[in-house]
Amino acid sequence: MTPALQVEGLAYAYPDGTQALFGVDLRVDPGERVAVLGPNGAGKTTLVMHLNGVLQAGAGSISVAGLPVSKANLKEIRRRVGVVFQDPDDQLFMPTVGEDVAFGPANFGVTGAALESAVASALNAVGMAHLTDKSPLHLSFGQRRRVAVATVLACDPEIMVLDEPSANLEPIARRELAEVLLSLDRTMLMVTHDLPYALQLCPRSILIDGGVIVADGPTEKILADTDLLAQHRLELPYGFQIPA
Ligand SMILES: Nc1ncnc2c1ncn2[C@@H]1O[C@H](COP(=O)(O)OP(=O)(O)OP(=O)(O)O)[C@@H](O)[C@H]1O
Repeated sequence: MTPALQVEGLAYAYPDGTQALFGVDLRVDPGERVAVLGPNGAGKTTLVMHLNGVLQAGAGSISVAGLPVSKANLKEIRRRVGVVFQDPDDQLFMPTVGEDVAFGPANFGVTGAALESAVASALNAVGMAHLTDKSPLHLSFGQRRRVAVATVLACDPEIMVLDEPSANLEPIARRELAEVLLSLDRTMLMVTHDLPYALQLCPRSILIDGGVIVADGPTEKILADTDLLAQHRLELPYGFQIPA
């Protein structure tokens, strides 16, 4: 089976010389949901910024559904890898929700009835179809985050990358977004500091620290390893127990 994502020997230093990744190997199969865990400054964002070509690998290679991430393939890679940014306001800039969700697929050449149907099904998937004609400026933060998810879904990407999807959500909005994400049949990479969210949504986790993957396995196993968590400055919320 062609992996949804294959990263081999990825190393990267920022222009100021900060070496952020030191040889990352990662294979993600189609349909897997993988949490990307790690303390502040571990290299999580640097890794995911390589997946849609925002950063270009210093060494090593990345391919998405068999297509190498390279300058020549950038447009197709950006269709294949949809990133939901932490701040929905980085993603929403059109007068209405419907136009925001249409923007991506229209940019990739989808028109007419196919475009309408892509917009409607993405907004339905996140439970926001009733707000199609509303301005994103008039939505709550949680609603804007859902619309941001829809803007990515409408492009039908091979992989969805979510950066801190549960950040700044009230408990109910956090749970509702989890239900939305669980209902999507999609390869997902989720960067998060919310360890219970990782457990709920992602059967597999990778733990990054110091620019390398220090653990890769079932999320429940990683989160049950209190020594491993402590070594890498991760901590479950007070009183949280891994369900048996
Ligand atoms: N633009 C930049 N220029 C120089 N160094 C950078 C830049 N962005 C990040 N870094 C450095 O690269 C390393 C990895 O940072 P990165 O943002 O990938 O970590 P992270 O795991 O996403 O952290 P956080 O959980 O705090 O978001 C850190 O040492 C950071 O200081």
